[in-house]
Amino acid sequence: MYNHTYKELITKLQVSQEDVDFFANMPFARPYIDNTSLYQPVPFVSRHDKGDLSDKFFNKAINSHDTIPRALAFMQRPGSLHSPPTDENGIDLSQGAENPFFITFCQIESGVNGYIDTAHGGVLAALFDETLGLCAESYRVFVSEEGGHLLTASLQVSYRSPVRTPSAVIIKTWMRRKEGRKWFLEAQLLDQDGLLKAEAKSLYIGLKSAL
Ligand SMILES: CCCCCCCCCCCCCCCC(=O)SCCNC(=O)CCNC(=O)[C@H](O)C(C)(C)COP(=O)(O)OP(=O)(O)OC[C@H]1O[C@@H](n2cnc3c(N)ncnc32)[C@H](O)[C@@H]1OP(=O)(O)O
Repeated sequence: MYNHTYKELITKLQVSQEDVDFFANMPFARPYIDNTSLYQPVPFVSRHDKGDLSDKFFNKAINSHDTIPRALAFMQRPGSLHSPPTDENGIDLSQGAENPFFITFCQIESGVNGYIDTAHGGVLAALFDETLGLCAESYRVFVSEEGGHLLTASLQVSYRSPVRTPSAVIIKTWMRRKEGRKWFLEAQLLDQDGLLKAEAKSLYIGLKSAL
């Protein structure tokens, strides 16, 4: 049983200034850090220990100096998105790879290797799922203002090129469309040079009752 909501967490928890400073030194992250009119840093809520048994994979198992020591999240400021433009198929035209709604930066170390100097694909899938999930939750809470927690029903990952370790990556996520309780999202994972490493499509389903 939870004693908090996502909105309470994202409002109450702090963004780590150390994480901001760490990524601010990297040219590929700086545009998002500088662009305070469009993006705002937000707490990566699953990296925080809430004093219960939730989020242990992200706040403990892969939160160490040799796994994923640093992670930083950004959300598009939702002000102008309350009635996002859509096409005849319900595709949200305000978002995409060039203007993602939710972004995370992650520093990836060799403790998550599969092959030598290469991040395990399962860990990359987890990074996609978490960032996509946070994107969907943030959109639900701040843009569409609907109730109903979201669970991952499906996640399809296409691995385009190995992710070397250690390295820093960006995961860009955006809402594609919504059909009733079904939320369809997409994502890209790129390296510091902007090379596409993996892509994902996911389906989240809004629960009929609380978690
Ligand atoms: C509380 C406070 C929290 C605060 C803090 C928040 C932190 C915020 C962090 C967010 C970040 C999290 C990111 C990680 C999130 C996980 O990791 S969740 C864990 C992994 N996922 C699971 O365990 C889910 C397991 N599956 C299930 O529980 C159920 O199958 C589901 C997904 C809830 C769906 O069940 P259901 O509601 O009974 O859905 P159902 O009526 O069968 O189907 C509804 C529709 O969806 C379609 N559908 C269902 N399943 C599928 C599928 N697998 N594929 C395709 N279509 C499907 C159906 O065909 C149907 O379509 P329509 O006929 O309506 O067109």
